[in-house]
Amino acid sequence: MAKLLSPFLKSSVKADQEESEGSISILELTKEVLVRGIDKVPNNLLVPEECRPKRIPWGEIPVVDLSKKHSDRGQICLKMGDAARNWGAFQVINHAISPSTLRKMESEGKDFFSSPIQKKMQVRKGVTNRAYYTGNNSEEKWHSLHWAESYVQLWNKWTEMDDTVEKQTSVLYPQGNDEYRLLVAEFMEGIRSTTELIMELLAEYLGLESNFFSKFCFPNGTSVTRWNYYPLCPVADMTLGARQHTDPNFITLLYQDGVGGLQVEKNGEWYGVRPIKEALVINIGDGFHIISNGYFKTVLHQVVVNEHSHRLSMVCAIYLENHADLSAPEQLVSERVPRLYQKIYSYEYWNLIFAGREKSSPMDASVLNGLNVLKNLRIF
Ligand SMILES: O=C(O)CCC(=O)C(=O)O
Ligand SMILES: [Fe+2]
Repeated sequence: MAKLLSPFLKSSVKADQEESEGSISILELTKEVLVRGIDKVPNNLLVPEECRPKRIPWGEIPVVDLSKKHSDRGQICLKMGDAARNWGAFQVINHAISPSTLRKMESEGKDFFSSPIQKKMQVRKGVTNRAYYTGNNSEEKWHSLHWAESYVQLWNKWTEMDDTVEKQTSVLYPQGNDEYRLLVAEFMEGIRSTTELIMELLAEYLGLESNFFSKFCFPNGTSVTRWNYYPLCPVADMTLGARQHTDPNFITLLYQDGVGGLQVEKNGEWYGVRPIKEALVINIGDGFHIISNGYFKTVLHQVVVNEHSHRLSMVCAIYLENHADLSAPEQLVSERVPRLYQKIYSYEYWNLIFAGREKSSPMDASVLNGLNVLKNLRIF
């Protein structure tokens, strides 16, 4: 399995190697492989034997009903905190994004990914910068190729959201599209208020002031929205939609369609995250893990693809402001639980992440740059 056929694939693999712009269309590749056979799958899409996906059970990842935020705050605080502690992941229902907004965003994504490759290439990374298509999301994750395509929107501070939404949405709709602009604005407002609530509940769980985390995020933090599209895959047992990684940002909110494919690790075992209609999956990222002095687990996760259906997810990665102090507060440090990580500001942490990416090759199978940074910061 080595010879490449698709011109997009050829140019993009070369471009990837040169660390320059360029994209492949995994959807085009899928079509090609279906017609011409699996020996057309390039080697760099195949994962080493030990990383290949296995059949695993759905995990009983806790589901938190946010409609109880007033009536039963103590109980949902406990459930969420325990989940963040034991799993580093949970699902939330009755959050602030309406089912119709989710459905419309999902269908915008599906329309985009099913559009002709020429349209995608017009907005590929490098041609446009703040909102762009990548034919595999290796640029985002800085590791080997995935069986995935992505469309990414980078957001400035929350105070500048209206302005950025306007600019970003014009990438796909240069003539303007008020409906789409309002849809994205509504989606991001739902993300904002759900994130704020989760941060408050998790602060309360740790006995901190409610706004302990959220004050570092609102209004001066930033975020990235990524639609991930995982075309059905004729070699699903030999590749991955996203290889094992933790999210280096603070927290991630993820909507998935009904197909399933996200897997999370707990105590050395992998579990599938069962799709729940209209729920959001919440992943604790490395930043939250550091500031919580390890109380909250950063969740190792991966995405498996399947032979039968395409899958879509929408991911919103939340970042704290640059000058946020990531050092765990004294309340979380004691003789019994010493400080786990060096004191560090958010911008210093990101400098370490970027320096690690500079050193590693984008084709490197290791996706654990974030975990390496954690390891180096660890003092206990
Ligand atoms: O698509 C998914 O389920 C997860 C994607 C993911 O982990 C990511 O984009 O960081
Ligand atoms: Fe992730």
